[in-house]
Amino acid sequence: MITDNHPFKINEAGHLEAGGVDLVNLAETYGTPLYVYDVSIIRDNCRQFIQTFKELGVQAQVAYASKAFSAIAMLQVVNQEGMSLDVVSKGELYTALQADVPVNKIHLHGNNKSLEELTMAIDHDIGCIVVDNFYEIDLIERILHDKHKTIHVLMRVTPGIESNTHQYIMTGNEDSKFGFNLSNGQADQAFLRLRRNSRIHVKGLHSHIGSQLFESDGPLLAAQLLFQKLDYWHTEYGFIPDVLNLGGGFGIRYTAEDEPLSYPAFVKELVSAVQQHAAAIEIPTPEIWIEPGRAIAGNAGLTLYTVGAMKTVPGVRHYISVDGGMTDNLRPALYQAAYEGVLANKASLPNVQTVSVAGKCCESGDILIWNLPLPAVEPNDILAVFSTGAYGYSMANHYNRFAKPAVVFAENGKSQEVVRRETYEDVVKNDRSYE
Ligand SMILES: Cc1ncc(COP(=O)(O)O)c(C=O)c1O
Ligand SMILES: N[C@@H](CCCC[NH3+])C(=O)O
Repeated sequence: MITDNHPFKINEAGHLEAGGVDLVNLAETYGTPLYVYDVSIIRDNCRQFIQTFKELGVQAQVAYASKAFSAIAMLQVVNQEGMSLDVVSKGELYTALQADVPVNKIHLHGNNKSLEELTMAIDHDIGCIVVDNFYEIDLIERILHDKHKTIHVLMRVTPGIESNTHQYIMTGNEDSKFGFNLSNGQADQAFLRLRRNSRIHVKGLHSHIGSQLFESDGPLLAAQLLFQKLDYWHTEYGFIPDVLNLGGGFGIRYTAEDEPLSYPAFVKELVSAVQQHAAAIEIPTPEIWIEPGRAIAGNAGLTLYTVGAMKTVPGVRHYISVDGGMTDNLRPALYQAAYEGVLANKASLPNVQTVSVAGKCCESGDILIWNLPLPAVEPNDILAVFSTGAYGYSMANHYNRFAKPAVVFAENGKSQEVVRRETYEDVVKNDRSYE
């Protein structure tokens, strides 16, 4: 039963709906496991960010961090909503080009960009490269020289902040694989080197301190440290940044215990801090860029599973097993991430039992949800797990040779498959027999 402010509705049949489409029907039509997105929620998430910047009258770019869920249809939707795009690999850049995202709105990230990736980005004149390390500067300089080209860059810096999130999704701490360290001289060295090259335009700084943040204190502290450095570079070298990119990381609600700051409130705090810091060091307010991934895709998506085997360990636990698991949602196994779910075919029935939802991989750790209250469960019920829209499909894998599920978009009462379900031919397509 849906008990609180979920964006999904229950229809007259007592079934869960997304985008005006009955999810039990979708499970029948497309099979399970199935990722379903309510496209109006994706659009609304984009608009919340973009509108807030507009209302505040500041120059901004809101780039969707496509690692959260990269697929042509998804990139088409965010592009329609006026978003820019953050990509971190040749595959994500290729997907963006296939989706006809304007190249000047694409930003390339990565802590180990290959010569091939950088060449592709430079050949396509993408909007900017977020430079991460000295090796990358060598590669960029070489490509620009050989091709007689120019490029805009942001410098990714590591401000030395321990964000309040899981250690694996923390990125701005001192001991991080990402970016130039702000306090040990690396950032200064990189800045001077990039500025010396007339083919490179340094647009400004980038910092991303972590993901699934509920408060603005981390990014605000990062902004303060970035401005200390900008103050120094302004005084010493007359540098005025065009852009300050404060990254993504805006947290979402996975369970009732999660209470993230609203996106407009988060953006307002960031903007006001940047404006104050810029005024204090007497430079114009730079364009503010952000890169939400989870906040755009996360709560718009859910996963449908069919319930199969059940097992009771007397006095301990009641397990229900579903036809997916850590292959379509790695987050519980990787980060002990918590989720909520309901039976889509019994969405209005009261909860009468507590179950733990097991995936079907050959791993004891493949448990999608511990202690989920549900109505009486039977085999063939359809379980909907909420907020799987970010880092679900994008981290899906073939463990135990599972085929990846399909993705369906639902909007205004219509549904469309936007990523087809893999077949077992797909699963073995790269295998070659050993002669
Ligand atoms: C550089 C960068 N930008 C943006 C993001 C998107 O993060 P989120 O999906 O939490 O908004 C990430 C991931 O943490 C990242 O590393
Ligand atoms: N994949 C992670 C977040 C990492 C984001 C990229 N730096 C998650 O599922 O929460």
